[in-house]
Amino acid sequence: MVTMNRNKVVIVGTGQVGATAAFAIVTHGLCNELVLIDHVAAKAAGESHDLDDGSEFQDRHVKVRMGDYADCSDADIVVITVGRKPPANSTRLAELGFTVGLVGDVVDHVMASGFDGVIVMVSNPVDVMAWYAWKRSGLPRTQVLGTGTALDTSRLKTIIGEETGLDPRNVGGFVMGEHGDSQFAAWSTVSLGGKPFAKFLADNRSRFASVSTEEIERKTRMRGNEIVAAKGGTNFGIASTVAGIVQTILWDERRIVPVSTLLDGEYGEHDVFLGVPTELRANGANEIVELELTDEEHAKLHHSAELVRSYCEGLL
Ligand SMILES: NC(=O)C1=CN([C@@H]2O[C@H](COP(=O)(O)OP(=O)(O)OC[C@H]3O[C@@H](n4cnc5c(N)ncnc54)[C@H](O)[C@@H]3O)[C@@H](O)[C@H]2O)C=CC1
Ligand SMILES: CC(=O)C(=O)O
Repeated sequence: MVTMNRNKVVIVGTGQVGATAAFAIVTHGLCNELVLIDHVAAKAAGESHDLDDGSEFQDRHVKVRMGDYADCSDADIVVITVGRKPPANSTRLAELGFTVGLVGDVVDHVMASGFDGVIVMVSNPVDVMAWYAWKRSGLPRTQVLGTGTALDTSRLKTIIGEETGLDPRNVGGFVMGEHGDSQFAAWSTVSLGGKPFAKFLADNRSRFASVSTEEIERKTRMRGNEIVAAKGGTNFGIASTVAGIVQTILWDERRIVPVSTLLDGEYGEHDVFLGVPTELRANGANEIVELELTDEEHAKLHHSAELVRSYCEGLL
């Protein structure tokens, strides 16, 4: 049997997030073809040439070029990063008025091409935008997802690594809910070296006396805002997150990642996209892992759901 491995990814929006995500996809050699679209065509053209110019020194040649919406017709994944650099001292939800028209327009163009792959939403407010793209596109729920709390979960692990001096990859568990101020660390799920995190701290009290879960959670929630204040946006963390999600889908890895996906009865919620652990396969977001949250964590998830739903109201 002859197998044709010709996967194709399109990124719409080649600002700091889109361009850096493109770089991560190229350096990891995730696909055969990467197409960049931006309403400022010169920007997409410049970024695509600049990315392709490193071909000699990449492990695998990913052909990068500027394109248009017709390129979505046979794409496996379309990553949407349109929007603007996050304003300082604002919230992701406050970006809704700016982003919703752009995302609606992009989704219409993508679907007009005959696209039948997976949309990965990055634009903020990402949970609202993923729900909106799902409704507007008419695609099955598996085929539209947002980056959700995947980045926040990676931040939590990174910060635990900073506080303990251990490799962040020793940490398990999830940040869940809104990719925004109502997110929460589901501490009942967090472990280090296979031990529940609270037990790990208790068993090593003298070594980690200064480590506080409240402080770790606060730092995790604030990390994006602090980076925005420091450098006018975030790009590397989200680019790694996008590349990880793209790899998991294209390579059918079946990793469980807290992407933003439709809750349809899971955790008692309906008609809302939130970051929850979800099995990613070649067709996108599959089974949601229903964790045994504490009552307090459950209430926090419900609070995120109510908040995100309230921002979805009236958008259609
Ligand atoms: N989900 C997450 O964890 C994260 C989300 N973001 C979000 O990503 C979005 C992009 O942020 P940045 O790249 O920093 O902004 P940016 O201003 O650097 O780039 C936005 C790009 O979108 C393009 N664009 C705008 N409207 C368009 C349209 N209709 N069609 C095609 N291209 C269009 C612009 O020309 C620009 O190149 C924002 O909504 C930001 O909040 C950023 C970081 C993390
Ligand atoms: C900007 C944003 O959403 C983040 O870096 O978390």
